[in-house]
Amino acid sequence: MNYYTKEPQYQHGDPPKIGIILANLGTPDSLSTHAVRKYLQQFLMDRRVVEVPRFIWCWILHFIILVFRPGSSAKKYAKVWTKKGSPLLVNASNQTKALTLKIKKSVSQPIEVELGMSYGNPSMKNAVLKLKEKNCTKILLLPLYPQYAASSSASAMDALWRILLKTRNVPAVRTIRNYHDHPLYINALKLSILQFWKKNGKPTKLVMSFHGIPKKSLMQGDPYHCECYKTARLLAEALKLKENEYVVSFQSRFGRAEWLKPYYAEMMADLGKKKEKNVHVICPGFSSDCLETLEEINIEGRHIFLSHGGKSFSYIPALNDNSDWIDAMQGIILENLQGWIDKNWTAKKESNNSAITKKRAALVEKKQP
Ligand SMILES: C=CC1=C(C)c2cc3[nH]c(cc4nc(cc5[nH]c(cc1n2)c(C)c5CCC(=O)O)C(CCC(=O)O)=C4C)c(C)c3C=C
Ligand SMILES: [Fe+2]
Ligand SMILES: [Fe+2]
Repeated sequence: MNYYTKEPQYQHGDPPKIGIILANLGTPDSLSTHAVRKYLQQFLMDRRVVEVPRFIWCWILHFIILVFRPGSSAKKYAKVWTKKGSPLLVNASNQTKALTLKIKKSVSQPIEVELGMSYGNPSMKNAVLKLKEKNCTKILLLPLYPQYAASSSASAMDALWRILLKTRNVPAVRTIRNYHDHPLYINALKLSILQFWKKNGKPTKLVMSFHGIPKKSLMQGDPYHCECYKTARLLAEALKLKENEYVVSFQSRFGRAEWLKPYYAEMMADLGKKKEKNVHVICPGFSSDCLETLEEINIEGRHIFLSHGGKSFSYIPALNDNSDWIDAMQGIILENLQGWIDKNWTAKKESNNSAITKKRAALVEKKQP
């Protein structure tokens, strides 16, 4: 038995390529309680996500959480599920396609883009294998989380390292840690908000809501909280908002421990009670719309706000495959590819490359059982 994953045989003269992995969290394969349980089990067993000692956590997870949560989460997923599947997967796949096209148009050297999820499908392993089959010897990981958190960005990095631990011919690897204050990212958010305001008018209050993490993680050195506030400040500055025109909140508290505050649900109740006229909510930490933005923010949050006396509520969609965001992603990627892009790449080299790639693909097909 081979400990290492089977991979294409090394070929002399194979022109190497660069591979980009867009990393996201992952989502259930279907709406069934079974699929949601499988996804939650993989997700919540990750030590980056839940740091409770294993012997206690295994018990709580299997005998309490995985008994009750899959059913209630499946009902929430059902409210936002699309014909093509989970919104997170649909949006992240569209981003991958749009970025592939964009890079093909503007960079002559072949660069391959794959989507890799930390949990569920398409998996990080699938992304790495696909890139290796295309002879990518250099891989850049772009976690689709602008603000670094151990439970999101580092878990995506772990997922990649885990695959590489079982790889014989390990590629060169670079990872993008964060881009919470990158001018291209802030600008893409600004343009998307301005476009929304052009159609819907400017609100009396802009709520910028980020996914929460336990407060303990902040106290133990996680920079996520500060990066969220920096994004919010830069975005407010770019939009020329006064201090009383925007607020920051954190959502998706999980478990009983204290998480980052102010909590989104409490904030919406408060704004409702204060009869805030026109609230717009944006989630700058989510590159793709998903359960958390479409259900918790747009459905639950809207209900809390309106039922407490608020007047008008709108949700500003995530950047998804918005062309300004795809341009920004490409800009961030190219900055991180410095030294890897071959300036002397020619069309001849490219056609030679595609011939060898076809030969290699045929070889791999023959060899793999
Ligand atoms: C923005 C990045 C994210 C961080 C940081 C994060 C931390 C974190 N999340 C949980 C628990 C859950 N999160 C769930 C869904 C979910 N989380 C993120 C992103 C971050 N999470 C996304 C994009 C999604 C949506 C997935 C989708 O399918 O659309 C869920 C599952 C849904 C549910 O049952 O409520 C859980 C559970 C913890 C504990 C945590 C940090 C410690
Ligand atoms: Fe989460
Ligand atoms: Fe902070």
